[in-house]
Amino acid sequence: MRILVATAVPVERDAVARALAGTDVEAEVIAAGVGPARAAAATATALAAAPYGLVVSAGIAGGFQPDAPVGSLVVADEITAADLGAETAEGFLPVTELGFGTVTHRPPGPLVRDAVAATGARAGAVLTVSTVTGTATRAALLKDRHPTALAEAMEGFGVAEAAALHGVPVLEIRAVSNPVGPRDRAAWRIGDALEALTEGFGKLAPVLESWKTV
Ligand SMILES: O=C(O)c1cccc(C(=O)CC[C@H]2O[C@@H](n3cnc4c(=O)[nH]cnc43)[C@H](O)[C@@H]2O)c1
Repeated sequence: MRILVATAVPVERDAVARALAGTDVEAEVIAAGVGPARAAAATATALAAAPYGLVVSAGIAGGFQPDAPVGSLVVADEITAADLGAETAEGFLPVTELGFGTVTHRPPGPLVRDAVAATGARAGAVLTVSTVTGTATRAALLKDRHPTALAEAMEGFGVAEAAALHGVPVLEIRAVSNPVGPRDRAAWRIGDALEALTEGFGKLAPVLESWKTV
């Protein structure tokens, strides 16, 4: 069964495609766009056009320190929308506590375990945010709310929502380009993260090849 890999931007798409070229993985790799809404729309459009047995959200991410250093790989055991809810005087309430919606999707456990074993990635929650974290205060608040969080990015939850609507399992794999914390755009190591993404997908290829549950 074919695999859909949804990245945000063309350089991420190319980093994944480079790794999968020459393997037996049947994959469509798309640059779906930045942010959860665009990622969901593009992923749903692709899933409506052709059958897929797995959707993978992939790209670069911010890593929570010290557990996810720059250049490391993270596989999501949970894909959580970190800012989908309401601010109240008592603090943030996720939409689920308001009585509707979903804030978390869980990739298949065996697939996460195999991906970790193959790539050496760490497994943990990957948060989806609409605003890149830019202060130590916000980073600490997110970590406090989501103690297992290893990374934040901007698309995983959108990709996972689209996959869930189509009844397709989802995986998220991220290469860390920057620490989550005080904004220092000049310190982002995007090239190193893209190389880690290519290397990671190279190691992941046998796992994807053997993903034949659908
Ligand atoms: O520098 C900025 O102001 C800025 C604002 C919005 C987006 C960006 C990106 O370059 C994000 C591109 C892409 O990378 C993922 N990403 C990487 N690091 C982080 C992070 O620390 N927090 C959230 N997302 C991150 C994200 O998935 C975007 O698709 C720059």
